[in-house]
This record gives sequence, structure tokens and C-alpha cells, in this order.
Amino acid sequence: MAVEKLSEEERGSWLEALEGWEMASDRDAIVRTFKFEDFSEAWGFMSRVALIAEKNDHHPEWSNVYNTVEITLTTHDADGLSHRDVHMAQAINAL
Ligand SMILES: C[C@H](O)[C@H](O)[C@H]1CNC2=NC(N)=NC(=O)C2=N1
Repeated sequence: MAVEKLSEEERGSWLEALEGWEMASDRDAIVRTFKFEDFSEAWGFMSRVALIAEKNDHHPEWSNVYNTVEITLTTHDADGLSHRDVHMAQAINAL
């Protein structure tokens, strides 16, 4: 399923507005690290993100070590960043 990559203009405005997210150093993706009190809090957060991902049919690349969750968002169908990543990042930030 083809999805358009973000244009230069969209990158300037939208990505800057995404609090806490940064460009990945090695690919066209955004990353954010979340820290919680403990594993239980981290897992609860991941459960909520998983439900959003299923609803949007857009899934994170992520890792979890105890209380830390690192999320990478990119669109495989676009081979880079698309509006889907921006929507996911906004929804995750709103949790
Ligand atoms: C077939 C299905 O719609 C696609 O594979 C979806 C599912 N989840 C996805 N998640 C992400 N992060 N990128 C995608 O391109 C993507 N595509």
C-alpha cells in the first residue's frame, strides 16, 4: 500500500512540533525514549500504544528494558517518514 513520504515543508513544521521526538541518526525515522517508574508502568504504556497501533494499522519498532521504552516510527510502505508517523507520535504523546 503506497503512502507518501513527508515533504520538506511538512518536515519543517510537523516534526518540530512533536515534543520529545528526534530524527534517527541513520534512517528516515523518528525516535523517542520514555522512562517510567518501573516495568509495570512501562508495560501499561506499551499496552496502550499497541491498541493505538492496531487501530491505526501503524506499528512501532520498539524495545523495552525494565522501565525504559524506546520507540522508532517510520513507514515501511513509504520507505521513510509519512503523516502516519506524525499521527502515531501525536497519539503516543497524548497518552
Ligand atoms: C499491510 C499493512 O497495512 C501494512 O503492512 C502496514 C502495517 N503497519 C505498518 N507499520 C509501520 N510502522 N509502517 C508501515 O508501513 C506499516 N504498514
